[in-house]
Amino acid sequence: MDTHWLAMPILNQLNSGVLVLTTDYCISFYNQFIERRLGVPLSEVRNQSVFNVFTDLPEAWLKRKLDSVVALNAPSFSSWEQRPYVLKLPHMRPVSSGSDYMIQNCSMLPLNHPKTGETYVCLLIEDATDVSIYQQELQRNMHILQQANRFDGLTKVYNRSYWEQLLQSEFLRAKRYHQPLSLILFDLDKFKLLNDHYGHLGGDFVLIELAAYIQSLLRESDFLGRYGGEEFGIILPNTALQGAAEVAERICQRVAEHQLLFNQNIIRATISLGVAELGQQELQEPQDLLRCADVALYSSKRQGRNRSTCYQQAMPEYRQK
Ligand SMILES: Nc1nc2c(ncn2[C@@H]2O[C@H](COP(=O)(O)OP(=O)(O)OP(=O)(O)O)[C@@H](O)[C@H]2O)c(=O)[nH]1
Repeated sequence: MDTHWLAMPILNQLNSGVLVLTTDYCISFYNQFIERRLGVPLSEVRNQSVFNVFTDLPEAWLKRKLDSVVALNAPSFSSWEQRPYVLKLPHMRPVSSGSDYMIQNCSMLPLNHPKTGETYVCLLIEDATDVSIYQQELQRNMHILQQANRFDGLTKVYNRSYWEQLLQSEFLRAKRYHQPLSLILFDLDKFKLLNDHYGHLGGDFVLIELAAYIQSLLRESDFLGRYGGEEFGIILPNTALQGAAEVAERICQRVAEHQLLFNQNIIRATISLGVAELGQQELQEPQDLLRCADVALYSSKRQGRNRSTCYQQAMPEYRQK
């Protein structure tokens, strides 16, 4: 059967663009997919340089690609992730795709005329606008999920499980490279009274405000996490005990001076802190460091609260929460 007659109706029905160029980059053919979007009949531009017809083509890049397709007589591919579009064509989406133009995958195929032996290059343009929209949506949702997975819903600092993962990896890193690592645990003082006095909303407000305030006092390399209800932890990588003790003391003082305004009431909260450092003992596990900081925090509470204390071996052992 003679199949030549099939080609043109199928080419014009295709939901992809077909553009055929000569080896000196002149337009030999494009199908209706391109014609409709470009708004220029093929007859008007046939034999014109593709660079005169499609504005903003990446000329040097495209010439290099086309030349190599011809020289190697082998196809080439450009995905939308590498280059969002080759031909500047409008997309036909009512919703925004994040781009004003159709996002495209582009395959470049060498064609050899069976009779004349002349070489052409066919650019197959596949509309990837939908795919790129879904991908952006997916990435946005992944980001939201990741945030939800890592951050405490109330205070927006790291949640316990993610903070503990950070502690585990910082602990291993510090041990491996013989670097210092310190930990501060702190707990709001008499928070039950504060809750009773201002209500749970007042208590939540204090937690949110203080977490943000303390975060602002830290280096970007330190990790603040909510360890429990009104208990928080700070991982201080590359920080020896003396430095961590200074940080803890500064936080303690600044929090005590900090005024919070809730429903026209000025609230002053205080915190108690415990500081421990990896090198203080031969600690084997992150849990050992947590235990030492907790013992020190308990000592701050017993000494009257609103203070920071560094762990010492002689301190009374673990408190049960
Ligand atoms: N508003 C609010 N309160 C919380 C939250 N999580 C824990 N709490 C409260 O924090 C209080 C902690 O009380 P306690 O463990 O007795 O400690 P405290 O009153 O702070 O006393 P000290 O720690 O000994 O200074 C409890 O009343 C909890 O209900 C929270 O997310 N929001």
